[in-house]
Amino acid sequence: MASLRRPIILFGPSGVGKSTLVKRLMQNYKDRFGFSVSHTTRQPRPGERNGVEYYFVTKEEFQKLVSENKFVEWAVFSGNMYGTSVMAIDDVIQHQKTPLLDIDMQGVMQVKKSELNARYLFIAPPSVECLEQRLRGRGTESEESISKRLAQAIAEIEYSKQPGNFDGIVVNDNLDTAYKQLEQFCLKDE
Ligand SMILES: Nc1ncnc2c1ncn2[C@@H]1O[C@H](COP(=O)(O)OP(=O)(O)OP(=O)(O)O)[C@@H](O)[C@H]1O
Repeated sequence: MASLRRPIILFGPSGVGKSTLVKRLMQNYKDRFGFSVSHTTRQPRPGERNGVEYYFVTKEEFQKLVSENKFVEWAVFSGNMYGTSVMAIDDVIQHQKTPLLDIDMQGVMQVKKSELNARYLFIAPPSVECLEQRLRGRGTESEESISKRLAQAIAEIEYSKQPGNFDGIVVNDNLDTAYKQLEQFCLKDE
């Protein structure tokens, strides 16, 4: 996959604010960045549209894509499958934009082994307690799902403490400050 523009990978615990931040960046830089739309087997949340936030597919469709080697990375998270297709990244590159990916830690590990020459930005919560509040506040998760996401969050925060696992880190405490830091990272060194 040849690209002059290095894809940017945002990762961090569920509920930390990745979608909120990416949405703002995409609004402000429509022509510069393109969101790589992932596939998922989870149900759409209210307002989510197929092909915009995600490609919503069945388990069978997802497994077919896996067997055809169509994903750069994929993972099972909270009982659902998520994946980044080669097609989704190529689609952004063909529009002369820098691909932005929002993936989880398992995905990051797989992409690091792939030929994708990406830059990695870790989005961290101010604290695990704050993350829990945001997940609850979003009102999209069951108690079971919140517990799973928090357990995973602790593993992701540990991963982020190991040197060399990311190129930049943004603590999403104040949203405006975090956004500015995200913008700075994304605009430099393309
Ligand atoms: N800096 C912030 N301060 C307070 N609330 C925030 C901040 N950033 C995001 N939020 C809120 O936290 C909740 C989680 O944010 P968001 O859905 O963007 O997280 P996410 O990291 O994309 O999660 P997932 O990985 O599960 O999709 C949302 O309700 C959002 O409005």
